[in-house]
Amino acid sequence: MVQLGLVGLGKMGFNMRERLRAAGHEVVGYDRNPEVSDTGSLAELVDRLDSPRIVWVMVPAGEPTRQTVVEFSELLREGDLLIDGGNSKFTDDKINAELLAAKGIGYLDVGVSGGVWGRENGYGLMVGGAESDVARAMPIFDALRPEGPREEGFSHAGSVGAGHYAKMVHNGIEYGLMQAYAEGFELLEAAKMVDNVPQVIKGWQRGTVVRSWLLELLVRALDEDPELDDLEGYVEDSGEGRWTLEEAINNSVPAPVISAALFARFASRQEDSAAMRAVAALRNQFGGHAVRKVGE
Ligand SMILES: O=C(O)[C@H](O)[C@@H](O)[C@H](O)[C@H](O)COP(=O)(O)O
Repeated sequence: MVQLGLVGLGKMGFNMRERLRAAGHEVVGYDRNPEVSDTGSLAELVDRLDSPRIVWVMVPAGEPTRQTVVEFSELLREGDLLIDGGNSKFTDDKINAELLAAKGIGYLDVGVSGGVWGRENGYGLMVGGAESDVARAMPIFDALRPEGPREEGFSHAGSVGAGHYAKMVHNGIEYGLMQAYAEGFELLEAAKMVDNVPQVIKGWQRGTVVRSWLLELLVRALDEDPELDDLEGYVEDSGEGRWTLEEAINNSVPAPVISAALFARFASRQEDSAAMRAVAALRNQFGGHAVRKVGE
């Protein structure tokens, strides 16, 4: 049994606390929302943990995570270990690790995949940091990861930053896979060559080359709403796809699929596009091709 402080009890952290507790570990949670929090503050959380402590930060990436790490750098003591399990950019990890190392506090960065299903199915984990810190946190990783061989749901990817780097690439792949399924869905819908689009997609789940968990989730979504017409085609992104492409450029790696998937999300947010107005204007200028005027 291991004792863990867990900060951030949102969709991910809350479920992780449940899974860890179900595995017999002691979890002291902190969240700004007092309804789900076990403690009133980060300081109280630190007080409630036995030394040397392990704290897991599961708050939104960027400023909220950076702030939490800075606060912990004042509250934790030499020999403690901080784990960032959020979707932080890998470049933040070096900054966090150095701040904490100056006080003798260890640091691990962990990419956590599995979303709201992780509580039941386990979370895929990608870890960056020192071997000794990884070994220390292994009972936590073992409780969080899916059942089965460890190496199939867990990797110690390398030194600090490698865990979040692996998660970033994982998410870039996620963008591309989702976009490919989505384009196939649209073509099936538009062409009207198959009688029942959701049934055809459901029938891909076993035996086919494109079967996958994302496909199962698409089937689930189509069971709920066969034409997906309860939704607007508006898609946010939280950064991982952009960072993947930045890295593709830095390493001169062609990544046409992931770029197209990211740009498709940008296009989804436009009601009208200046670029397409310019294309229409140019066709009209050079070829006299018909344009549609606003209001006509
Ligand atoms: O592996 C996962 O469980 C998901 O990738 C998860 O981490 C999250 O849903 C994405 O970060 C969403 O990313 P976007 O907002 O960029 O689509």
